[in-house]
Amino acid sequence: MNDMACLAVHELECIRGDRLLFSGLDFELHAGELLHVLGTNGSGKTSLLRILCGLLPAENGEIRWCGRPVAEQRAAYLQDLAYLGHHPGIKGELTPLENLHLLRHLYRIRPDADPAALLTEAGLGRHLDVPARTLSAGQRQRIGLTRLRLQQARLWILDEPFTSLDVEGVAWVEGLLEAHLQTGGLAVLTSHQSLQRVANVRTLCLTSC
Ligand SMILES: Nc1ncnc2c1ncn2[C@@H]1O[C@H](COP(=O)(O)OP(=O)(O)OP(=O)(O)O)[C@@H](O)[C@H]1O
Repeated sequence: MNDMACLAVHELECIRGDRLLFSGLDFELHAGELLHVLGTNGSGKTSLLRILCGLLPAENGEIRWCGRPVAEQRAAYLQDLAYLGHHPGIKGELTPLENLHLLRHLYRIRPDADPAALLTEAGLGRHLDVPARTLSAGQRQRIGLTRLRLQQARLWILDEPFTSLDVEGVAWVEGLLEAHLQTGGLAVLTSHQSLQRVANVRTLCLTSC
């Protein structure tokens, strides 16, 4: 990996309704690094993540990916990105396995990935063939997180990924993050809890933390 910042944000500004959430926001993230976005409720963490994903326009500022403005290479950037929002992004009528198979038509998928094996590692081995809507919130979250392992995306953008997870689930996600960073991946996430088992964590506070 060279030293060039993979993700660079410059002078970013976000206004929602009549509120200025942040302005002049700058940060850089390199391969193998995680940015933990902190701040009080309503400080703009989700808004920042949605701007990074192109789901919300910024008022001002620039986002660069691998040295070039995202605006000039949006399709390539989106192929490199996996987003997990407040909802796990799965279809309740489909089984966990069907949900993952559906992704093959939407994203660039790791050719060697075995969806059934990944879901089993996520603790869902006994639930592969039931509609996802019949599973608990934590189990549905585990399906959404397993999506990250299937997608071939260097940049993970995760909004509260530990939501609904039990203690073992939190450790599992921290392991996924660590493995992702160790292979040169990057992550930007929000969470109100600290990351115990992940190295290379940088923090960004949107309020005085
Ligand atoms: N669609 C919208 N229109 C107007 N204002 C909005 C909209 N969505 C969010 N906001 C406002 O933007 C502010 C920041 O919201 P955001 O969801 O980014 O905060 P957050 O830091 O992620 O909060 P939390 O920790 O509670 O999840 C809030 O005050 C919210 O009311």
